[in-house]
Amino acid sequence: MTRANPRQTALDILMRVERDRAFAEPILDRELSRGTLAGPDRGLLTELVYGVLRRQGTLDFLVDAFAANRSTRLERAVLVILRLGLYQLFFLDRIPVSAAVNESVNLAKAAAPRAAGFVNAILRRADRERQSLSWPDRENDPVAYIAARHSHPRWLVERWIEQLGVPEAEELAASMSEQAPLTIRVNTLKTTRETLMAEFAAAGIAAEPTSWAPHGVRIISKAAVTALPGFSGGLFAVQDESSQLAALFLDPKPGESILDACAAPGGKATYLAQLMENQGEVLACDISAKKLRLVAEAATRLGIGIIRTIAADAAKPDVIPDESVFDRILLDAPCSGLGVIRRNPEGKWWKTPEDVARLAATQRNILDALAPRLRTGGVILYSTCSTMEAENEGIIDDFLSRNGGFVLEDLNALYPDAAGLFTSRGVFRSWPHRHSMDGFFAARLRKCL
Ligand SMILES: C[S@@+](CC[C@H](N)C(=O)[O-])C[C@H]1O[C@@H](n2cnc3c(N)ncnc32)[C@H](O)[C@@H]1O
Repeated sequence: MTRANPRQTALDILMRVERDRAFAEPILDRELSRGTLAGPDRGLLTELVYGVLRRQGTLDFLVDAFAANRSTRLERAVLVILRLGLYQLFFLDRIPVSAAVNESVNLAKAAAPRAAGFVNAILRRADRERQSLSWPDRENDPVAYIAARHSHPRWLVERWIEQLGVPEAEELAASMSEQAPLTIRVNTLKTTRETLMAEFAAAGIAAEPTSWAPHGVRIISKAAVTALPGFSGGLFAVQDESSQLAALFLDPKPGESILDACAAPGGKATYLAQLMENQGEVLACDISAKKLRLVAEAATRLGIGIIRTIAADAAKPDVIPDESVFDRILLDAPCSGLGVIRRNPEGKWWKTPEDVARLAATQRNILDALAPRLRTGGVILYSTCSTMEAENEGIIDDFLSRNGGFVLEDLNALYPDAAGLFTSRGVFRSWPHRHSMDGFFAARLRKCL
């Protein structure tokens, strides 16, 4: 089999992400599964693809600095080749400068031959002048500084500064450009956290319990999830600690009837079933029938029998054919995903403030539609993996102002040991720089009347 070149493959993937707005992960997974890259080249390909997407804002700032503000006018392939070369020069210390430059020139010779000399000149200049590079002034223009230094779109930095102030927004921006940790949730229907961690230790996998979530384990060793002991036997599921906590805060009980209104791919639905000791019913609804198959597959792997799936639009009040009302409802709403851009960094370059406003309208419609399906005394947990107030507190405040029969429950009072995770109003807000988790939001609403 012919060996693939990891830089050429990275260029091909990044070009598809740019051109088609395709998510990198499935394309990368397909490339890796073809088996044309071996050992360190597999790691280099993953590093290049995710590294360039995470640091794209910084890399384009560098292109502008060393190529006379031309980043927006360059042919797309040339821009992506420069991003790849600059990423190797500025963020990877194990690649010699000569290799980073020469390999980039070779990519240019194949993809845009007339630009090969230009690529060579810019990369050599960037290497020569890296010490004298000047960033935007932090005091006078903190938005430009944070956007360039930590690689985020300006509008997002502006929102974070409004929410947190400049110093903390910078901490958040820095941590949002790092690689996210790999966290799993132990399937307590089949094992315990202690037993599984002992199995990991015996296999030489370094891992530690999560700080807040009782069934979470953070994997410290570099390891492929499917190669971890217990994966095929369903002893765990991959789930960030923040997502585990959101499901926990719904507090489902064995025997109850739960609606998970936007359930695919099933991270929370399967955890709800686990917390219910596989007794009762979880109706897992999603607008995508295709994605619901992932919920069913996960349930089978984890040994869960109480999840029923239904493909439906949760914003249509009569979607759920069953006339009954539910004891609890989880609305893990479709959102901008701006809290998980460490995992899907391409998303931050695609999303706009208009997308946030459009999603907020959908979130509001779904929450309104679900309210009548909850029994009196029951609880709705509304959650998103977004940091935006418009998708979070904004939705809750709007809903409460129009629905006098609901109250916001104070999570500080319900979970006093986890006070560091809640705002003064008692909603859950996790942040990567504060809690080493994804950016997540959850609010618990009780129907009193
Ligand atoms: C944040 S994801 C849910 C993640 C899931 N709860 C988990 O923990 O694995 C949002 C889901 O909402 C679904 N969705 C979007 N609009 C919907 C609608 N109107 N009704 C039902 N599901 C919808 C999407 O297909 C997507 O699977």
